[in-house]
Amino acid sequence: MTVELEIPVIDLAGSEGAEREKLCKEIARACEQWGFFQVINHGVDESLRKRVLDVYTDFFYLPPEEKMKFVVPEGSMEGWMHPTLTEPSGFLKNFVGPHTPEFLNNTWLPDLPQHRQQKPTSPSSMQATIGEFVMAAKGVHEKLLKMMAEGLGLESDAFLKHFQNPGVKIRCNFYPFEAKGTNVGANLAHSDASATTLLCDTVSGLEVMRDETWVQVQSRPNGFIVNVGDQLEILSNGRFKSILHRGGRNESKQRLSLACFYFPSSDAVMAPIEELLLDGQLPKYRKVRFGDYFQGFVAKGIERKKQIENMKIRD
Ligand SMILES: O=C(O)CCC(=O)C(=O)O
Ligand SMILES: [Fe+2]
Repeated sequence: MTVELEIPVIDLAGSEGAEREKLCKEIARACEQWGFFQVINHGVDESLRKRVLDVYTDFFYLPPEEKMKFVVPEGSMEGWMHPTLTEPSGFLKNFVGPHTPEFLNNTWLPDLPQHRQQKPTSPSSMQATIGEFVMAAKGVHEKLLKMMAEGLGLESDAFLKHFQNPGVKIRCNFYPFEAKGTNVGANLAHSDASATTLLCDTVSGLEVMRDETWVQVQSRPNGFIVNVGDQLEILSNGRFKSILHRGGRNESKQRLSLACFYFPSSDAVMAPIEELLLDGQLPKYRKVRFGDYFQGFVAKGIERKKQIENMKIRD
């Protein structure tokens, strides 16, 4: 059964003024109760958002042979993936099945030489536009991480100090509209390996799990849907929840959803932060180097919560 309930909507317009404390508490409560919320007035220019969605749309409209130049190599998650045209090998079967959307996944920060070949060069403004968006979105992720800590009564940098040299990835999911098709696209239910994720949704199609029920998210125009990823569940010792969610096509329109993930660096060690263990609470998750976590996440496939469940040492 799927129900329509609204995930909390938080207006960041007053976040640098007198309302900040109240907003921080609302954000922390949303992270504890839902693992999801939406932000409006987040400061990212509407025109930049439109430009970035436009370059991705243009990319997906390129002929397959053009997109094939940026195809995901075996053993990697970087690049273009299509459920049938890119003929997934054994490794990639974890990620792509007959109902998976076509998607483009790239790491934009850090900019490593081994990832450059999968970064699209067409349309020609693509990389510059995405670069601009990545810096703006990074600012929103970092602002929210500060507000989340303040909302728990902690120092502003209690979470953020664990993100020296953070990473930013974008996965853009394209669900074409085909009037006759059923199952043109659906993402498997999964939790994100990130610390936080910002989702730009063009038309609704995301569902989140709440009390064993799928809840449809009505995306706000120009808003970002924000969710807690596995790294923040670990850092917060389970107070913030990295929730199962799945995306699907829209019944009547083409849908493009752009997920922007904020990550620790590969060498960062993730573990429940000391500030949340001061009152004698025991850590619920083992320490893990993020690079190792991510490797396990990729190997297991983005299905359900397999990787974070492996890190759990007690409830
Ligand atoms: O919006 C969607 O279709 C799902 C996006 C998502 O959860 C992801 O890319 O991680
Ligand atoms: Fe996701």
